[in-house]
Amino acid sequence: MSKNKAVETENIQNNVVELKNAVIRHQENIVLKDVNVEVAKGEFIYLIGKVGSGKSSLLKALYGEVNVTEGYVFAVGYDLGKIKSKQIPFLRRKMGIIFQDFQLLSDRSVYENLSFVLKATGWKNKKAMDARIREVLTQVDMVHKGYKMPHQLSGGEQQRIGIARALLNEPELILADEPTGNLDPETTNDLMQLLLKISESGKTVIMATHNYGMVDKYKGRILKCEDARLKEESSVEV
Ligand SMILES: Nc1ncnc2c1ncn2[C@@H]1O[C@H](COP(=O)(O)OP(=O)(O)OP(=O)(O)O)[C@@H](O)[C@H]1O
Repeated sequence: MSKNKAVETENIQNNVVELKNAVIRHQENIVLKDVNVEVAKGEFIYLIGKVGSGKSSLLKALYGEVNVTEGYVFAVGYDLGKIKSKQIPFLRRKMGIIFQDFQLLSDRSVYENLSFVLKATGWKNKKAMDARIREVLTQVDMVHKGYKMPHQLSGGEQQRIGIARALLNEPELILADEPTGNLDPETTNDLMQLLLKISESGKTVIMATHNYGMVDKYKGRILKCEDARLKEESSVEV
């Protein structure tokens, strides 16, 4: 048993994410309360809601950026209410995080952006790293662009690299915060197809978005942040 196993916890229903009576807050300000939700392996979830309704805060609670002080918040084997800061890197190795503004390192190539993450997460064998980088670049259809610098790529291509980076360590869960927020409709469509394909391969995807047209077009489960609560919705008004 690895040293980190000790802080991991079982989920009886085998959920990838589970919140029970959870409260998400910034200091004394409550953003979401009475949050009760279970997310099973392979689900594709849209997280919707107005500006400032708590979508990013909920995602941040799941990746250990916002502390959980009340209720139960579980993700990829970790109880976020009990996790210690030194265990956060291990939590994040089991999830891939995709940001609206891509967050690629601008001073190095696509390949180096990816090898940087592999090295930081304990990979040492150069051949294995090369092979893994080739695999994820193939998955996002960017295998010939490894030598490019981020500024030499379009926004959509940069986000493909953001997705490739998220896939590097075979995460169980992908958290995407407005991943298409900076992209045109056609590129948004292409990236949605890619995220859906990733979800169909068995990964769980939780995506915060304002793009209700997309939510309507590509079916998924819809969770809405509204009035400080997380509600299940059957459809969106476009
Ligand atoms: N670091 C922080 N410190 C204090 N308050 C914060 C912090 N981050 C967000 N908030 C507040 O928490 C609330 C929820 O913000 P959050 O960013 O989660 O909303 P959101 O639904 O993701 O919004 P958007 O659609 O604009 O991304 C807002 O009132 C915001 O001002």
